[in-house]
Amino acid sequence: MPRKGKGPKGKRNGGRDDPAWSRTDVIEREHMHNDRLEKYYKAQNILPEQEWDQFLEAMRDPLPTTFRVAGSRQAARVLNDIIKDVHVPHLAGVVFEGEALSPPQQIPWYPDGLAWQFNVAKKVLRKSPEMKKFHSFLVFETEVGNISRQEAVSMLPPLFLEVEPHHRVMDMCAAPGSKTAQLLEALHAHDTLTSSSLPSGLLIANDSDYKRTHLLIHQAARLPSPALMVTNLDASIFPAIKIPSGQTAFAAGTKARVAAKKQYQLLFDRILCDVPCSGDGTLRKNPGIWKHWSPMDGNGLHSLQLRILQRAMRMLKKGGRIVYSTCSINPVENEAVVAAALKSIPGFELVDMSNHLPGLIYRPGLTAWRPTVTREINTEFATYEEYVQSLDESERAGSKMLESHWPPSPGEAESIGLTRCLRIYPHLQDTGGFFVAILQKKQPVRPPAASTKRTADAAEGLDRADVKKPKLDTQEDDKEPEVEQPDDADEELPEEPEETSMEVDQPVSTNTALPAEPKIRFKKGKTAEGASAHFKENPYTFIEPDDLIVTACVENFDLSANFPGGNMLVRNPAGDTVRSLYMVNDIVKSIVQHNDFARIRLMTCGTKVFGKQEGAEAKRDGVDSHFRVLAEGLPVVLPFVGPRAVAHADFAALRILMEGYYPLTSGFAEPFRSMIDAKANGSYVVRFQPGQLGDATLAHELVLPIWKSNVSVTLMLDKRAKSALSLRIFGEDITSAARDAAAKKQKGESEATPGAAVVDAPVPVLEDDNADVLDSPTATGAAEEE
Ligand SMILES: C[S@@+](CC[C@H](N)C(=O)[O-])C[C@H]1O[C@@H](n2cnc3c(N)ncnc32)[C@H](O)[C@@H]1O
Repeated sequence: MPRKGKGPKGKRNGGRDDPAWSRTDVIEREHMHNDRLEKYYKAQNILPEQEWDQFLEAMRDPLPTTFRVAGSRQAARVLNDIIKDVHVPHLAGVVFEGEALSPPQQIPWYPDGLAWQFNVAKKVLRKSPEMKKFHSFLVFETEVGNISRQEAVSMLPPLFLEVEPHHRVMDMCAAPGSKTAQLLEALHAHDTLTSSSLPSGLLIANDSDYKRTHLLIHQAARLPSPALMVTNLDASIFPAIKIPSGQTAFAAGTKARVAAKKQYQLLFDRILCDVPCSGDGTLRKNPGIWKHWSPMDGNGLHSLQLRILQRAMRMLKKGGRIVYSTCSINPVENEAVVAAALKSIPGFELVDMSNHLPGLIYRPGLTAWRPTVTREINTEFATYEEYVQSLDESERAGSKMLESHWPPSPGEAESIGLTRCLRIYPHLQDTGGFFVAILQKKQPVRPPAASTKRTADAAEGLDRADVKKPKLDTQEDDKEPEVEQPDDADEELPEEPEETSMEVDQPVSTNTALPAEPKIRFKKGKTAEGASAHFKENPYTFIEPDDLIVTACVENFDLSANFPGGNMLVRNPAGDTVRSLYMVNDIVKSIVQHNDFARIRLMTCGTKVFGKQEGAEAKRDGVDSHFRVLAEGLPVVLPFVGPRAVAHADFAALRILMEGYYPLTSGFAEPFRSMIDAKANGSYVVRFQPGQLGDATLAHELVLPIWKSNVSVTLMLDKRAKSALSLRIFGEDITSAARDAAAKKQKGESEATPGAAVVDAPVPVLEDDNADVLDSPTATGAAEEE
């Protein structure tokens, strides 16, 4: 990130005492200048001369608000139709203070029209009654995860990855997680409106910043998935993940003894490297960068960016794809990284996806650039050699510039195909600046069988797969894993040595003659054990399918025989009461079982499906296994829930449940009333049928969890989810919580109504594993009625 407070006190840059700079996020347009930035980018020839002013002016304009309709395809389309058919027509023709406002418009290149842009000032959003209503809709749908407020360009990388539900996917630098959410949605593309699919694939979302992984967990909780794992590691030294051969997809013809090996390294089909960068493409959103921008930020980040990309390349399957992206327009952070990575690891190519998103306007990657060797912009050295020759011996030793900061030769740049990278500039489509490169690991080209050395070896029983990998000098004898030499026939590479760490400060060579493997050695105090010693998260324990808790859930929810009871885990220290049950898919289960969770710094995995009902109600019944199905986990378990645990209701019943905390069963119409009265106390699932109630329409079946008590029923949704649902269906917030808040406000109390929130208000982070804020004054549900 740009350093603070170091800008020169020139006229155009403003001095430190200049009040315009006293807050980095509030800057007058006339102060949006930075001589170094302009000089540096002019020297890079990033744009034709005639576009330069347009580019700079666009960088000074505020960024339009953009959002994406999130969720699996089916659910997203339904919500998108509401925006298109209800909100947009309602907003068309709205005039505020004499000016006509434009309704939101679909972003032309986003598939299925699911992304929107609108240019309305915050003041207007808050004061125009029509906009206010739309704004409330956006706020609540954002809070429950149906809408993602995201910069348009930030939506690009996952689109180029083309994730499918069976893919094994890695998001190397994932926090706060807007792209992780897109990747999860792609894994869950087969979800229906009411139930989640159980994808066979996997998404590991990683970030090295512990606090930011909590943002990630919160973001991902909006699309609960049994296929998700969140880790907290330095992506540049991400360890090999072990999986048993049972989870390995072997190509036809793989030797039986190769397939019989116990463990393999998990390789990925898709990897996103959305690396840390200087962020100068976000100037429109973060105008403070105008003051602090320095080319040395990009120079300094280059090495880490390269190491992260190289690590990703080593974890990719043949035929797999990596998207490398930054929100910077600096070639040193972009093309230079891509070129150095491709030169250092053979077998990869840049993919031409220029026609992938019709309507997207971009510019091709650069093939030449001039890194600056000083902060004040000295781009006089055309090559690294020239630069090195200009230094005396002591300067050479102290220089942080690397050969890979400079461009490859024109011939190399052409053979690498650097122009296949995509550069997005603010003036092209009113967005932020961005860079994307799509790399693919080539499928092996097999020479004719008779002529290969491999076949000859195989005939002698010397298949390459049987040759032991040479030991690395850091490897201890007793730690030697069963290693297999990479073999074209295997999809999974053998495991890499575990206790290793790359030399972080070592300049990365771009010499293609060097072996592909980076120099690996222990770093003092930086072993996997060292990293895991400070890892204080709870362990993961799978419970047996015949455990009393599971069998009670199977009984209470009438779960079908194919319910994956063996995929349930708890996160409690031994002996503690079980509060929540998580569900994972098979590949996540395998990973958890075959890897030390502290070594891979596993923050969370899977999704919570059942939670203990701890109220007096459960205690009075004397049942220790009173687990309720959680709203967030319901879509995942719904396909297994049997008829005994399901009630059917109409739209009117939904209204009653939304309006009251604990509506009495006697207040419902038949047949729901008798049906629910006849049920024992406990957790159930209600299927609400589509219908019409006054002006409100329930267009699709809705499935929600309830808790049934002696004389009342509670809708088990947290209050934000309830409000979002209410606004979506009834066009207003009819919930008890909203009424209470309004009443309090009227009494002059300070509590704000939810409708007064702003779209970009910080979303609270739910860090508590057991947090489940129900829409009730006590959060223990119906127990309070008596
Ligand atoms: C550009 S942001 C990622 C944004 C994210 N992909 C999204 O769409 O929300 C870069 C992230 O990289 C993380 N990071 C920095 N160094 C890292 C490293 N060595 N390994 C993994 N993550 C790193 C930062 O904490 C930051 O969250």
